[in-house]
Amino acid sequence: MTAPILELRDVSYRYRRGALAVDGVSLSVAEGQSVGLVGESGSGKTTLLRLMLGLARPTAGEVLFDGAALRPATMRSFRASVQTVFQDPYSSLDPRQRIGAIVAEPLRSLGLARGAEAAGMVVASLASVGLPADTVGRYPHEFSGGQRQRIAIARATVCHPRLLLADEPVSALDVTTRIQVIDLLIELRASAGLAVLMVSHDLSAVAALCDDTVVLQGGTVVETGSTAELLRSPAQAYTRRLVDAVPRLPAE
Ligand SMILES: Nc1ncnc2c1ncn2[C@@H]1O[C@H](COP(=O)(O)OP(=O)(O)OP(=O)(O)O)[C@@H](O)[C@H]1O
Repeated sequence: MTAPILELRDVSYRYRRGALAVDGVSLSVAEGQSVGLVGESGSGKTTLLRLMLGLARPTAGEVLFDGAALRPATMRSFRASVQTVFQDPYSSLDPRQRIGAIVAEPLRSLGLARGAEAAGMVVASLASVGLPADTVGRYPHEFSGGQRQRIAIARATVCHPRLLLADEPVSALDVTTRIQVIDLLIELRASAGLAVLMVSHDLSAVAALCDDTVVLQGGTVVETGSTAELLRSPAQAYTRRLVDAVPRLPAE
């Protein structure tokens, strides 16, 4: 087993006037690994992702990047290594910017490439998500939901990160487009060796993409293991309910 890129060790988080939203969670994502994070609404998935991104500080426990706590000095390397894709491709792309500028943003803000080099990387990243080079001169409103999510993925992967954190990346898309975007993530995993942590309430998307799954309930991990095994014989009644809530899972 390779060393984790990102690791939560016994992490808890309490909102200012609330109960514990995350309670003693440990999980890790290693190089090339794909992990699904599932659980019903309110189980703590978004909070956990915010903790993993350093957007919230744990009330207890530690978040480790390459084995060390995140510090201002390691933030740049963290951002170059860990990128995100969010649920809503409509709101995550700035409508006033051309696609070329949107996709180049991580290169610019991290100071990784400029000018012709950056332009070449943008075109290559768009090609890797199946979009032509002339996409760079167009605006987000000219694209469908699935294409916008491809653009968001191109932006997230332009700097060749090691880990993609995806928060419900296909929930806002129709079923056919969902499959295409999941297939794209599968391809990127295979071609770029990208590790993925995907938050989803859609277990069929998790089954297609993620080798391992972590099940959250009320802020705690109630079950974890290989996705295939977990779907075949869920140990917890809660997991079984999540599995049963999926209309059709791929036949095994
Ligand atoms: N800003 C906040 N202030 C107080 N409590 C919050 C806040 N945000 C979330 N919570 C609470 O923390 C718990 C976990 O919420 P979280 O949004 O992480 O769950 P989730 O699994 O992502 O849900 P969903 O699938 O609906 O997005 C819930 O009980 C929620 O009510």
